[in-house]
Amino acid sequence: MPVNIPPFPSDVPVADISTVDFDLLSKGDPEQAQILLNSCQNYGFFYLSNHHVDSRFMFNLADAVFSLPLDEKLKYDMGTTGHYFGYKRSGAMFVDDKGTKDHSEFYNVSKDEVLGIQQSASSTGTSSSTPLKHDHPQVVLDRFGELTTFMRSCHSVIYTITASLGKSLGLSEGLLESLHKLERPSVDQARVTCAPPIKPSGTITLGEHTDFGSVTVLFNQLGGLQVLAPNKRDWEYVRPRPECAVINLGDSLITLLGGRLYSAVHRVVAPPGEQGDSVRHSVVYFSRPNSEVKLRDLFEHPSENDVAKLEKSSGEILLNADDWVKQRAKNWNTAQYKDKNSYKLSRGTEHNRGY
Ligand SMILES: O=C(O)CCC(=O)C(=O)O
Ligand SMILES: [Fe+2]
Repeated sequence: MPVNIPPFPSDVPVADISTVDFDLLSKGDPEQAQILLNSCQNYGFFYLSNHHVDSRFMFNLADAVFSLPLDEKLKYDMGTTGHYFGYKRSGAMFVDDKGTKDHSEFYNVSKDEVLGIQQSASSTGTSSSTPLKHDHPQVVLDRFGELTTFMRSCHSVIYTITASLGKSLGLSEGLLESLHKLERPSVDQARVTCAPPIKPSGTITLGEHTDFGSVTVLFNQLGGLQVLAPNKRDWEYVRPRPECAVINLGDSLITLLGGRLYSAVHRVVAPPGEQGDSVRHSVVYFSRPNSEVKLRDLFEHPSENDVAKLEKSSGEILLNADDWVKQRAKNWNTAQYKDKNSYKLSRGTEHNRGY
């Protein structure tokens, strides 16, 4: 990461995204709750100030992981089957309907592994619950303590946001947060990403997508993230603001809320202007609903009982949160690319909105 970050240019289109103050929101401030709701009905993206998440060590972790030799990183490769932890090499995903490869490396670490959350017997196919254990390079293992703090602080951001949105939308008290419990299994993950300087500026390094999960907490130092405003096709940059996290909603939350809020299509391109000569790292925490949560409209089917009745009467088995992530991660993989239709399959809920 550059010590002196070159300026973000002033002559590129930027998204008009609101700022929510986390401290005030946690105290139940009605004005902040309203800004949050409006942003989530509009872009589905907003800046969060006073968030109390220390992301600096994660940028150091990114440096340490991505500077390992490629053959070392490939020992932790996530593969092509929808397993979404460990290393993703550059080019493992496609960015468009022609199958063009991406230019981003990821390293994903599981919340359940870092926090030692027991996995249910049904999810592991064993007879008793077990802790989750993946192999990692030493530079990751050395930082499990700091990752614990990072994950807990990101999760408290997610708790406050889901609590406030659930309340504003009139869901029963505590329902939305109760589906995102920190101490229950979920495929939440912390991610570091890396894209090399690549010319020309504007080259797509991570293809357009919506996030799979519920709430994403993102930290950026360099530009390159672009977003589509609802019903628009013109890409706008999300200007990095070092003091703020960038938060966006993902498809699982939108499904739970019956489409009342918005998960915007976004992508990453090589940073604009002078920033284009730097390696770009980003730091992300992805929250998902707890593993067994069925993805259904909570307003129509608020209880598990309702879900069981619905499944019985329609014969349709609803996807749970884990299966949805697996399906999205698998379909995005270059190994799955055959033709234009593969691109369609790799999309989330956004293609249902007429894009
Ligand atoms: O790197 C970024 O700014 C965003 C990355 C992203 O959208 C993702 O990993 O889902
Ligand atoms: Fe994303």
